[in-house]
Amino acid sequence: MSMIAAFYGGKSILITGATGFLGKVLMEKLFRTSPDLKVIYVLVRPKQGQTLQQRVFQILDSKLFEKVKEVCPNVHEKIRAISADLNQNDFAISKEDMQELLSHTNIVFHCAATVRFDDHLRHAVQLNVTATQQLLLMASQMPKLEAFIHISTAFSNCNLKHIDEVVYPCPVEPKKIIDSMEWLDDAIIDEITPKLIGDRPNTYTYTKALGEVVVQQEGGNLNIAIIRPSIVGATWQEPFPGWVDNLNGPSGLIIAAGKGFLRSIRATPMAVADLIPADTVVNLTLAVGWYTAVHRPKSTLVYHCTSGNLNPCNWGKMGLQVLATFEKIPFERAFRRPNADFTTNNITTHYWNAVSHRAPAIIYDFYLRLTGRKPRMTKLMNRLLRTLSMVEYFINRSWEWSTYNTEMLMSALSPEDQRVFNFDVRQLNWLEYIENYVLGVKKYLLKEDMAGIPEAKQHLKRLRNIHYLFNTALFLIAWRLLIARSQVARNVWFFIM
Ligand SMILES: CCCCCCCCCCCCCCCCCCCCCC(=O)SCCNC(=O)CCNC(=O)[C@H](O)C(C)(C)COP(=O)(O)OP(=O)(O)OC[C@H]1O[C@@H](n2cnc3c(N)ncnc32)[C@H](O)[C@@H]1OP(=O)(O)O
Ligand SMILES: NC(=O)C1=CN([C@@H]2O[C@H](COP(=O)(O)OP(=O)(O)OC[C@H]3O[C@@H](n4cnc5c(N)ncnc54)[C@H](OP(=O)(O)O)[C@@H]3O)[C@@H](O)[C@H]2O)C=CC1
Repeated sequence: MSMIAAFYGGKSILITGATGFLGKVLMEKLFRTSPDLKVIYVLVRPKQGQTLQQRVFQILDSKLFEKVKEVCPNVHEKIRAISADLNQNDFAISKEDMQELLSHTNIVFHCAATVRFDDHLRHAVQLNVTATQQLLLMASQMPKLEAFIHISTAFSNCNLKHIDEVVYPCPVEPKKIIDSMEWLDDAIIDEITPKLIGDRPNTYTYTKALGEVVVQQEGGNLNIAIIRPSIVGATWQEPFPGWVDNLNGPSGLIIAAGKGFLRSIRATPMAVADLIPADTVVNLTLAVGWYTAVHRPKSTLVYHCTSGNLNPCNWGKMGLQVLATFEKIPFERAFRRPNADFTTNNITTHYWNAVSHRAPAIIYDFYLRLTGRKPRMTKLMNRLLRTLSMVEYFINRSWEWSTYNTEMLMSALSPEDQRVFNFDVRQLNWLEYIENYVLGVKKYLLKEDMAGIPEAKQHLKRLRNIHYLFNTALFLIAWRLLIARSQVARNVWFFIM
C-alpha cells in the first residue's frame, strides 16, 4: 500500500492554478491514486461565456481524466470550484467560500502564476509575489493545515550558474517591491524594470525569485516546501505518455518546426536541455506534500525537480530526435518541409532569419494577396521570431542544480511509493520520451488524427517536389544571367550541351 496515496485519503486539498498545465496533471494524479480524498478546492477565475462549473467539468471530462473516471466515478462531486481572482484583494472570494476554505483545508498546492516571460512587472509582481503573500496569510488562518507547497521554477536564480536548494536573497526586499507597485505609474515601472531584474532575463524569473523570498519570510510557523521544476514538458508515463495542452516551453516550437515555419534556432547544441516531464513534477510534488506534513522539517526545504545532473540530454540530441520523429509522424498541412537547424552565431542567425523565415513569409503573403486572401504569414513569423528571442537565453546556457533534498526524499520513500510516485529521472529514456512528446503535440495540441499520416506524408512529398522545382528554376535563371555576362560560363554551357 502506498503511504503517500493513503496520506491524501480523507484530506481537503486546495489547489491554485488547477486549470493550468501542471495543475490538471496534479489533480488527475490525486484523484487517481487517492480516490478517497475528501474534496479538492480549486480557485478558478471566471471566464467569459463559461460558468466556473463548466470550466472545471470540461477539464474532468477531457481525455486526461479517463482513467480517473474508472477509479473515482464520483469525481465531479469531489471537486469544488471557488470563484477567485488572484489579482484581487482577498482573491475576491465570497465570505462563505473563504470560511469553508479556512476551516477545512489540510494541504495547499500553490501552482498559479503568470508564466509569460514579458509580462509587465506590475502584473507579474501581483500574481507571482503579492498573491503568494496573500495565500500565505490565508494559510496561516487554516487551523487544519498540514502543509503548504509552493511551485516555483528552477530558473528563479538563473543569474547563477550553480544553484543550491536554498532560497537566495534578492537585492531589493519583496515587500518594498510590492509597496512600490501600488504607487508607481507604468512609465516609471517600465524604466526601472531592467535595473530591478538585473542579470535575470525577464520579469518572470525575477518575480518567481521574489515569490520564494516571500514564502521564506512570511511562512511563519507553517510547514512549507518549495519545488523548483525546470522546463516542464509533456507527460512521460502517466496517465499516458505525451500529454500536453499548451504552447509553453518547447511545445510551441515543436509545432513551429513540424509545420515548417521554424527553420533555424540560435541554440548551443551541447547545452543541457533541462526538460522535466509534467508527471515527474507532480509525483515529486505529492511526495513533498506528504513528507512536509508527516516529517515536519524544521526549515523550509527547497526541492529541485530537474534532469540535467542525473540524466542529461542536450539540445542537439533533442533537436535531432524531434526531426527524426517528424519523418515517421509528420504534422498535417505543413507550410514547408520540417528542416530546422541550430546556429550558434549572430551573423548566421540574422542570415537564416532573413532567408528562411522572413523571405518565405513575404513571398507567401504576396501570393495570398494575389489570390485575394488576407496576408497572415509575416505576422505569424514575427511572433515566432519574438518567441525565439525570448527563449534564446535558456537554450544557450547550462546550469547545475544540486538535488540533495530531492535525492534524500527519494530514499525516504518506501519501494511502493518510489514506484507509484516515481520522480527518478535516471529511468527516463530521452529518445522515447521525445518521440512521445512530438506524438502528444500532434494528438492533444494540434488534435490531428493518426489516420491523416499518409496524406501528411504525401503533402511533404509534394512540398519536396515544389522545393526541387523552385531550386532548379532559380539555378537556371541564375545560370542564364551568368551566361549572358560571362564567356567562360557560355563555353561551359555549350560544352555540356
Ligand atoms: C536540430 C533542430 C531541431 C528543431 C526542433 C525544435 C524543437 C525544439 C526546440 C526547443 C526549444 C525549447 C525552448 C524552450 C525554452 C523554455 C525555457 C523555459 C524556462 C523557464 C521555464 C519556466 O519556469 S515557466 C514556463 C515557461 N513559460 C513559457 O514558456 C511562456 C513563454 N511564452 C511567452 O512568454 C509568450 O508567449 C511570448 C513568447 C512572450 C510571446 O507572446 P505573444 O504575445 O507574442 O504571443 P502569445 O503567447 O500571447 O500568443 C498569442 C497567440 O499566438 C498563439 N501562439 C503562440 N505561440 C504559438 C505557436 N508556437 N504556434 C501556434 N500558435 C502560437 C497563441 O495560442 C495565441 O493565440 P490566440 O491569440 O488565438 O489566443
Ligand atoms: N510550464 C513550465 O515549464 C514551468 C512551470 N513552472 C511553474 O509551475 C506552475 C504552473 O505552471 P503551468 O501550469 O505551466 O502554468 P499555466 O500558465 O498553464 O497555468 C497557470 C495557472 O494559473 C492560473 N492563474 C493565472 N492568473 C490567475 C489569476 N489572476 N487568478 C486565478 N488563477 C490564475 C491560470 O488560470 P486560468 O486557467 O484562468 O488562466 C492557470 O490555472 C507555475 O507556478 C510556474 O511558474 C515552473 C517551471 C516550469
